[in-house]
Amino acid sequence: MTGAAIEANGLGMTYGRGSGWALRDCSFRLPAGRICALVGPNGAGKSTLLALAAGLLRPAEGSVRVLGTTPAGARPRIAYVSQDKPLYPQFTVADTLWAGAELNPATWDREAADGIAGTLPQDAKVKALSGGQRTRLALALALGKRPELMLLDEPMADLDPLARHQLMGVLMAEAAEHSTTIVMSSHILTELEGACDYVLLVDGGRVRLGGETDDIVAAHALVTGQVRDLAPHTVVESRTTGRQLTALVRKEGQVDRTAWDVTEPSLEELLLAHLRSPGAPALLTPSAHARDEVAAI
Ligand SMILES: Nc1ncnc2c1ncn2[C@@H]1O[C@H](COP(=O)(O)OP(=O)(O)OP(=O)(O)O)[C@@H](O)[C@H]1O
Repeated sequence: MTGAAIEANGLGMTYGRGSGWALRDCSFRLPAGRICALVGPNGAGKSTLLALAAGLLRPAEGSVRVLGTTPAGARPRIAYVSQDKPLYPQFTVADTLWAGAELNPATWDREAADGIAGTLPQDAKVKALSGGQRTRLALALALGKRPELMLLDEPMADLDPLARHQLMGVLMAEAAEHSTTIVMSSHILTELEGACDYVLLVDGGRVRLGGETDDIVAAHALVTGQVRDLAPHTVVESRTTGRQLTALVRKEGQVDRTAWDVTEPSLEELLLAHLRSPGAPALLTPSAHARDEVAAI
């Protein structure tokens, strides 16, 4: 079993009295070296989870370990890019990259940073950059640090499609070459397909799906046939048109192909079905179980 990039046990977080749980009873393990999609509806707790892993928030209950230590202890080995991408507005692009090099003298990789920020006007002040350009600069700082773990909160949200495609390619190459673990929250499900080999679906402050993308997809099937009982399979979502039933099921053994047309869902179809069906039971593959939980099974 490879080391864990993130391991959460009973993790809970609230922003203050009366504000409810932003994250609750959240347990999972993310093995190192994965490119993980962190998905879930607005307010699900994705940013909270990333900020807890980055050590910017303290858990109200439970614990989170990062790269085998506390989030604070792991900070030099983590790069975190928050949704609002805080940068010094008075700095120029060149100043910002210089500061990145000064703050990370042991690990700074200028080539990696320039690979992302090289196209930006170097003398332009941060406050004069567009949202997408600021994103590019924040990602250049994160990558230039050569972290072992990148925590990226909706990093591509304000990038144009071409820039998204290019930066996703750079991140994938980085992860492959340096075994960097990347956790990326996103609402653009189509973009995650093919890019991420691990998925965490958070909803209502809890992890509902966690594990290798291929295994999660393979555990499900899209079935179509005459209306009848689908037992022993678990129906995540179903739709009936006349006598025809279409359902996304979590398989319990093989689906009877003499009774049903069976196809494999896309990751997007699967995630959407789970998002529309908050009552569907959670699924974590063996590698996504927190160690305390494994010991408890
Ligand atoms: N600073 C804060 N103060 C009070 N409540 C907060 C704060 N930040 C987040 N919350 C609450 O915590 C919950 C989880 O929010 P969080 O930002 O983690 O969700 P998210 O999944 O990142 O959402 P989105 O997709 O909209 O970015 C929400 O109910 C939100 O209202």
